[in-house]
Amino acid sequence: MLITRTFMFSRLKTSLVGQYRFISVMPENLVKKAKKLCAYAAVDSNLDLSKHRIIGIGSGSTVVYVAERVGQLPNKDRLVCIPTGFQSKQLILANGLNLGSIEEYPEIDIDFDGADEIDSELNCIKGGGACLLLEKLVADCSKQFILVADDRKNTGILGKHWTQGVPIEVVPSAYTKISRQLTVLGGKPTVRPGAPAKAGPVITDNGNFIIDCDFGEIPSNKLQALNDKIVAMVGVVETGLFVHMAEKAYIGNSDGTVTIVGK
Ligand SMILES: O=C[C@H](O)[C@H](O)[C@H](O)COP(=O)(O)O
Repeated sequence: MLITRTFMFSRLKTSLVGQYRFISVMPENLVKKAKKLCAYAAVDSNLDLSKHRIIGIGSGSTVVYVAERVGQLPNKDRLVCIPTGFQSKQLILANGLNLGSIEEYPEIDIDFDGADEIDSELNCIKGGGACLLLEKLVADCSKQFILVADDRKNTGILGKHWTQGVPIEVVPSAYTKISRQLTVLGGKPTVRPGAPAKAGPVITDNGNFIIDCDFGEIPSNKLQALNDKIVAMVGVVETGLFVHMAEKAYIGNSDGTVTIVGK
């Protein structure tokens, strides 16, 4: 049973040890403000330096503010941050945080990451930025997995807002075979193009392709079976369906409040 609570988080702590700073919510950039608000609230409410040392830093435009907030902590030197890809690694370094690797630290205390869409059971689609493989690995290695997202993504059912399809990372030579299998499964697969930055497909941090497969709206109770069928296809590396992995989501609303959904 998930509990949903909404708070006015516009007065946020400047650090975990006290002091408050007003964060204004300007009408011209509500989405950006919502991302910052939920990311700061998630870090302030969940990161506990007395028990958390190894933390996962996800990918995307919302996690930028997670890394920024963690970088403001006075005791940030105690932390080791595990990245979920190239952009994440750059965020960790740019905010003066200690960089570790999943190979060195396969047990992570807490992981913060963005999402492309979140359903009513905290399942989510990830991989809009093609980082889903390491994101799922880091989340799987974490004791706590916390989502941060603006309210456009909190729709209750996957495939409603995120209509480009479920991102699926595949070995390049398998994309034709897998596309055919996905069609048989009822999906509409498209190999993600790299245009305009690159001719041909997007290449992930792991040297693979991404197939975005539109299955329409996917009810929560169908997700696990769908994920299992896709993962069973030879050549599939991982899917962007994160089923029953997150324990909480911090949703930044355009009115300056943050909704917390959690178990
Ligand atoms: O591959 C990218 C990740 O899954 C991102 O966390 C996801 O796309 C959300 O990104 P953003 O916060 O930019 O919407």
